[in-house]
Order: sequence, then structure tokens, then C-alpha cells
Amino acid sequence: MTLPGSPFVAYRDGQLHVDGCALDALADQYGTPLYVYSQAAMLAALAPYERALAGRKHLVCYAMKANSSLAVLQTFARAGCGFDIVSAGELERVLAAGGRADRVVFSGVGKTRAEMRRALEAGVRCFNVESEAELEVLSEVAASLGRRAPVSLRVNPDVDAKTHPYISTGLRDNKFGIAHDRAVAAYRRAAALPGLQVTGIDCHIGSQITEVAPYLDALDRVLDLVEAVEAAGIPIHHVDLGGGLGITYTDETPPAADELIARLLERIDARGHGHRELLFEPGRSLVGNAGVLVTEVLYLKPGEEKNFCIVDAAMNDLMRPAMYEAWMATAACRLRDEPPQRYDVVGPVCESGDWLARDRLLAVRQGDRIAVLSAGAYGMSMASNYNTRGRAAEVMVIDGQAHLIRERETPQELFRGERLLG
Ligand SMILES: Cc1ncc(COP(=O)(O)O)c(C=O)c1O
Ligand SMILES: N[C@@H](CCCC[NH3+])C(=O)O
Repeated sequence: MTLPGSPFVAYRDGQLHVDGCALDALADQYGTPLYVYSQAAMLAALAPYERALAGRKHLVCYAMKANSSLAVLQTFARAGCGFDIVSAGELERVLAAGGRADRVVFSGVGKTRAEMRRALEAGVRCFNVESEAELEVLSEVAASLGRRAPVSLRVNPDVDAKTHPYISTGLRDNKFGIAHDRAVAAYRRAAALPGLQVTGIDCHIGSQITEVAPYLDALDRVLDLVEAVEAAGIPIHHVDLGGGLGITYTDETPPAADELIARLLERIDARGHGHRELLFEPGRSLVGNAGVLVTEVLYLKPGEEKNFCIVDAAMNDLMRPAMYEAWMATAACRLRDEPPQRYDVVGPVCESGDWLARDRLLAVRQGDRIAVLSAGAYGMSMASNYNTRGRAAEVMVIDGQAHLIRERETPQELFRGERLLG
């Protein structure tokens, strides 16, 4: 059986392992719910990006919203990556993990003045500006510091990424980016503002994209704009094509990163833009299949309509099923030679939407552990404290050794900073 995350996630002697560490043993040692990541899987996911871009001026900026744990950032910083950030908080994480500010691109539709100031002081590489109003504010903030902010305009190419509507971002009716037909005017304005220095262009059309065609459509529209903007006398140095490449959760067959990039480079070269520096902002495709969420079966609750497998992880640990009805694979951490039963795997949170998986065949008993696979992206980074549940602990496996990279949150930590009335 090939599991998502294989060969880093695989059964050996009836036990599910991540990079040689048995998940049951990790659960015994660190408790559950527990996120477990394979560092080797993350680096293996980065390799095809780097391979495809070798010999070109480029920067892979890991979209850290996918998983912003410090050790994950450290892993990518040491591999030479930059980062795509969307808040000052994310910038502080990058810096704390040893990442370089001059490899950071700052995206997001709602940057505050304080965030702009902090990013300018730190010396980020580029602001991906998402509206004309933001251009004015950024120029003011930079000018007040006696600086020029390096900017790229995030253009909305109005292409259909053919993904879930909640994670599609490149359509005209999405809140992201500057409309394609307004972009040249916006570039003229940016070039005229005293606090800005135009350096690039960017787009990001959505997430969990499994086809090459939407990327090629977006690329064409971006290159049309580059030509129009340069014809207006404004040089564009880099082209940032965003992130969004999908992974296999179940039966999706996204292109490999090197295959996607080869197709893009072919088009870029054919159109005479091969000299430009290229940036990418992958998130999910670097970490998604490198992580699992391990949870313990608290109770089995058979019913007339449905059997419930009640586990100790919940929607606050992993939001994707509740939020997008996302299908994520589940696997028992130890194989039992018993007939499987059909279960809905649900958490203890008081919401009917608190489920992790539906209609799954599992041979498990109370006390067994189940792993939710492909949980490395948008798992821990979207976790909350709903129901005053502490967030899970995290472990990274490196060379067969498990390293605790985040302690489980204690109840006291959850109300630190709160005040009782006098
Ligand atoms: C601006 C931007 N760049 C990059 C990403 C990363 O996307 P993904 O995790 O799908 O690669 C996102 C999230 O969709 C984003 O909003
Ligand atoms: N959080 C989403 C992806 C959103 C991408 C953010 N721009 C998911 O889990 O699929």
C-alpha cells in the first residue's frame, strides 16, 4: 500500500513509521495529539524546485503560512530558501529561526503601517502590494523613514485555478491582487511615488492546484503586463509566480514541481523573458506530505446510522476537514489482523463539524493510535485553542532521530495575559 508521504511515511513490521521512527513509540513518549514531520521529506520536496531552477537567477520563498514552526523555517533557511510572509508576526518568526530578511517577500491584502515599518527596518526584499491604496500608504511610511520600499505588484490575472472556491485567489471576484486591466496604471503610480522602488511583478492564483494549464494562463497574462509596463518605461526585474502547487491527499495527480517549472521556463524563454529572476512561493507542496497528525482512539461508539471513532485530536488541531470538507487519509499506527469497521473519525470538540475523516475503514481498538496523513501543511499553522484545548506538540524526525520542536501547550499558557476583574 502506497501512502501519501511515502517513502518517508510507511509501514514496517505492521507499524506506521515516519523516517524510521514508529509513531506508536513517539506517541508513548510525547503524548497525543502529536504532529510528526520528516525533515528529509521537506528537503526532498524542495529539491525539484531547486533542480529545475538551477543555473537561473531565482529564489524559492517558502510560504510559511503552510507551517510556520521555527524548526521548519530553520530547515528551509539552512537550505537557502527565502520566505513569503503575510504578517509582522511571520517576519519575527523568520528572524528568530535564522532566516534572512533580504530573502523575504511580504504578501497580504491588509498590511498595517506598523507592519510596513517593521519590514522596512528589517530590510525585506520586496513588498507584494495588493491594492492601489496600499501603494500610497507604503510610500508614505517608507518616505517617513527616508527609505524607498522595494515593490512588486500582485496582479490578479483572472484565471481559474480549478480548485476549491475557498482557496482560489486569482479570479476577478477574489479579494487578492490588483485587477489585470488596472495594473499598468498602478505601476505608473508606483513609479511616481517618492517612497517606492518598483522591482517586480507577482501573482498567486490559488492553492492545491493540480494542473499546469492555469499556471501557463497566468504566466502569459503576467508576461503581457511585464511587456506593457516596461514599454511605459518602468523596468521589472523579477517575476514571482507564487505558490499553489497541489499534493496528493487521495487520488490527485498534480505535476511534479520540476515538471511544472520546466513547462513555465519553456514559455518564459519562448517569449524572450529568460533573463529575468524568478521567484516562487510554494507552501503546501514543500511540507504537506512531510507531516502526520497522530491521535489516540478514546472511544469507539457504534450506532445504528454510523459508527464513531472518537479521537483526542479535533478540529482545533486540524481545521481542514471542518473548513473545506477536505479529505485527508487516515492510517492505523499499528496494523491489526481484524476485520475493519466503517467509522467517522471525530474529535472531542462540541461542534458537529468537528470531524477529521468520514466513512473510513479502520481496524482499531480503544487506545490505538491513528495518523492523519498529509497534515504537514495548514495543520498546526491553523490550529486554535477552541474549547480551551492546548495546541499539540510537534516532533521533527532527522536522520531517524526524533526531536521535540514544540511542547504541548498547558492550560495555564492558554489564559496567560488574561485578567480577572478587580
Ligand atoms: C501569496 C501567497 N503565496 C503563496 C501561497 C502558498 O500557497 P500553497 O501553500 O498552495 O503553495 C499562498 C497561499 O495560498 C499565498 O496566499
Ligand atoms: N489553508 C488552506 C490553503 C489556503 C492557502 C492560503 N493562501 C488549506 O488548508 O488548504
